[in-house]
Amino acid sequence: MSFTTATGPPPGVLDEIEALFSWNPPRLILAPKKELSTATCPPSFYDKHFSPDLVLKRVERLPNLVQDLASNVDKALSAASATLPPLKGFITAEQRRFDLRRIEREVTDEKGVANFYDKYTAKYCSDLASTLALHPAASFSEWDSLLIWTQSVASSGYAIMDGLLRFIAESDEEIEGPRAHIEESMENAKRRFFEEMRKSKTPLASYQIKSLSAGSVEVMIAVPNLGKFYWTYCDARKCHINPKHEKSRSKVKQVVVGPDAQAPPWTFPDNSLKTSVDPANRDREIGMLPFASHLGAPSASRPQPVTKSGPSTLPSQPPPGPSSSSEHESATKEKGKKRKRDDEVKDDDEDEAYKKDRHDLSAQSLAWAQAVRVDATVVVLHSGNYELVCLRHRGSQTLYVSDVIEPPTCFNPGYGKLQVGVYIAAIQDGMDRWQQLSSIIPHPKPSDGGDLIGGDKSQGDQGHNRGSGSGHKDGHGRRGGKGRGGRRAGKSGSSAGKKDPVVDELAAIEKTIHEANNRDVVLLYLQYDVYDSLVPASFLRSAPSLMAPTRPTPPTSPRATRTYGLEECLTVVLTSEIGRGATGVVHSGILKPENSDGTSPLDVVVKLAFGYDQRDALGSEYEVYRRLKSNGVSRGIGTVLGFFDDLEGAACALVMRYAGVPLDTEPRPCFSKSECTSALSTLKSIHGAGILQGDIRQENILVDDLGGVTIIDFGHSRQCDDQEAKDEEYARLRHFLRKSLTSGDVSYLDVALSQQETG
Ligand SMILES: Nc1ncnc2c1ncn2[C@@H]1O[C@H](COP(=O)(O)OP(=O)(O)OP(=O)(O)O)[C@@H](O)[C@H]1O
Repeated sequence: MSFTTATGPPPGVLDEIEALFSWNPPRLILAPKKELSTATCPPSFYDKHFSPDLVLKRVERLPNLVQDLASNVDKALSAASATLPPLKGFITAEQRRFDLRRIEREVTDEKGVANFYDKYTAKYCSDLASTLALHPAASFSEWDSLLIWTQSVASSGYAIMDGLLRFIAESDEEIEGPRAHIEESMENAKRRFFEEMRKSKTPLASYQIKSLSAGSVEVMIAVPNLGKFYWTYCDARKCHINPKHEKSRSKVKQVVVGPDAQAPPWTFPDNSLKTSVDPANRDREIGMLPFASHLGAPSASRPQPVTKSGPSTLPSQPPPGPSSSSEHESATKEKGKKRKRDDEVKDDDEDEAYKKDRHDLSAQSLAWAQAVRVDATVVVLHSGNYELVCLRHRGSQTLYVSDVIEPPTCFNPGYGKLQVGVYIAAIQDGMDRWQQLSSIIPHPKPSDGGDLIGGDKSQGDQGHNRGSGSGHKDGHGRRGGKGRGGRRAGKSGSSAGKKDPVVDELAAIEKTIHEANNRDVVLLYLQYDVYDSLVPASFLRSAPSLMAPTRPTPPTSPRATRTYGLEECLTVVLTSEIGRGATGVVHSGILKPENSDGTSPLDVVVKLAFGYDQRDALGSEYEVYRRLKSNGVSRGIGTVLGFFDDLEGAACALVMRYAGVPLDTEPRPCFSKSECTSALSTLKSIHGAGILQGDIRQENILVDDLGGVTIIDFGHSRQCDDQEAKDEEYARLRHFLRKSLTSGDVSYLDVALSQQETG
C-alpha cells in the first residue's frame, strides 16, 4: 500500500529532512594525554611501487565542490519528493537530540574519531542518501538504507584506509523482507548496478580518518594547496632485484585505471579533463581516438586553479614551504608509533626513505593510494572537527580537494546535507562508471570474440579495481590453450584432401594469417579488467609485411585523411595483459579479419610500446624478424603478423601469433625431444643469419599446447660474428631445454646432438 498522496510526500517528512540537512555534530574534544601524537602514516611499501600511470601528480582546490554536492542533493530531493516513504524508520531530530545526551565527545585517537563518525554521521545520513539515489520510488516501505559505512576494510594491508562506503551485503532474511520490496522498486539499471557492486563489495567512497591532533586545521588547510605532487617512489638500492619488492610491484601491476564519470555531479574547472568518450560522438570518433586514453593515460590539458571560496568552509591558505612547515613536518615525522601494516614494512631500506619524504602526510592523508587500489573516486579526509572531500580524477591523475569543512559549525549546507551529498555523489559516480564499463559496443562490432565480448561482466575481478574480467585466462593473465587459434589443428596428423574439420580449421588459420599479412589497419579493442572499449583505437601498418614484403605500406602522410574500408581492417580484441618488459606491454587477444569468409579467430599477442625508447626498440625488434625472414628463418620463431603505428602517434604495436606459455611456467610445459632438437636448430639458423638472439631465458622460450617450442623476444638481438658468443647462447638454450626433459630424453638428446655435430 502506498502512503504517497497526489499532493506530495507524507506529513512531516520534508521537515525532518530539512532538520537533518542542517544537523551538525558537536565539536570533539581531545582527551588529555601525556604526549600528543601528531604522527601520521608514512607511504606504505605498496604505494612506493606504483607505476607512473597510477601515482598522484597534482592536488588542486575545488572550492565549488561543496556547493555542487548540496545542489545535487536538492535535485535528487525534488525528483523524489512525491514518492518518499512515511516517517516510519526515519531517524528524527527528536532521536538525534536524545542521542546527543549520551554522546562521548572526548576522543583520544583516530579510532575514537572513526567511531564517532560511524555511530552518528553515517547512521543518520545513509537512509536518506540511499533512498534519494537508489530507491526513491519505494514509497510503500519504511526508511532503510542499502548503504553501509564500515571500518572493516579489506585492503588495509596495503594503503591504509580507515573506512569505506559500500552497499550492504546480501543476507538470507532480505529475500522476503522489506529490502526485497525496496529492490523491486528500483529502476532496472540501478538494480543491476546495485547487485553487481554489492556482490563485489566494491567501495563507493573511501575514508581516511585522522586523530584531532594529526588532522589539525593547519594541516587540513595546507592539503588543498599542495599543487604539483612528487610521488614517493621506492629508492631502496636493490629494489629491482629484491623479490619482496618484486612481489609488491606485481601487485601494483594488477591495478588498472578505470574510466572517470562522464556526467559527474560536480564541475571540474576544465571540461577538457574529461577523458571519456561521448556516446553521441562515438561514430565520428572511430579511428581517431588517442590510444593512450583507452589506457587512462594522463590528459595533456591541465586544470586551471579556481580561487572562489565556498560560504560554509574555511578559506584556504598557501601551503607552508618545506622549511617553514612546522605542522606539516611534525605531522610527517614518525614518533615511535610506526604502524606496521604488513611484514614488508619492516624493510630497513624503507626507514631511510620515510625520513626523507616530505609528502607522507598528504600521500596518505589524501588517500590517493587507497582510492587507486579500490578504484574509488570520492575520498574523504576526516579528522573530527575538520574535513576535506576529495575527488580522484584518473585521466589527469589529479586529486581535487574541497576547501576545509568544519563539521560542528558548517552551514549552507549544514553537515547533514553535505554528507548526504557525498553519499549520493559516490553512488552516482559509481553508476556512471559502471555503465561505461558495461556498455555494449554498437558499431562496428568486434568480430567473433565469442564470449569474450558478450560475457557476464559481473564475474569480474572482485579483489581490487572493478573489472569486466571476461576472457579465458589463467592466473598470469595468459590465455588458456584449448584449441582456439589452431593449436589443436596446427599439429594435426590428418591427411589433406579429406573433409576433416581439423583440416578445415587449419586451412582457416592459414587463411587468417595470410589475410592478416595483407591488411593495413588494426582496430584495437580492450576487453579486460576495467577496459571495455566503446570505440577501437586505429593502428596503421608502418613497415612492410613479412609475408607480403612487396605490398606497398600505407603512405605515412597525411595518414589520418585516407579512408579505409572494413575489408582492409583487422579487428583485434585484447583480452588480458601478459606482462611488461623493456619493449612494452604484452597483451593476449583475438584477431579476426573483417569482411572475410573462410577465416577463423586467431589467438594473438600484441606488444604495445609507448615512449620513444620503447617504440624504437620495438621497431628494431621487428627489423630483426624481417632480417630473419629474408634469410629463410621462420620456423621456431614467433609468427609476426605486422608492425603498426597508432594514428595519434602515441603507441606502436607488434602483432604476433600466440605461441604458448614460457618454459618456466608451473607446472612445466611438456615437449618432446624432437621439439628440443628442432628448437636448437632454430637457434643455429638464427646464428647462421648473423644474429645473436641476446636474451635466451626461460621466459623467452614458449611451449604451445602440443609441445611446439618457439623462441621469442628479439628486443636485445644484435648482428654478431662472434662464434664464442653464439656457442654460449646455444649452450644456454640447451641447458634450459634439457631441464624440462626426462632423464631418458636427455640421453637421447645428447646422442642426437652429437650425431648432428659430427654429421
Ligand atoms: N608470441 C607470443 N606468444 C605468447 N606469449 C608471448 C608471445 N610474445 C611474448 N609473450 C609473452 O610476453 C612476455 C614478454 O614478452 P617479450 O619478452 O617479448 O617482451 P619484452 O618487452 O622484450 O620483455 P623483456 O624486457 O623482459 O625482454 C613473454 O615472456 C611471454 O610470456
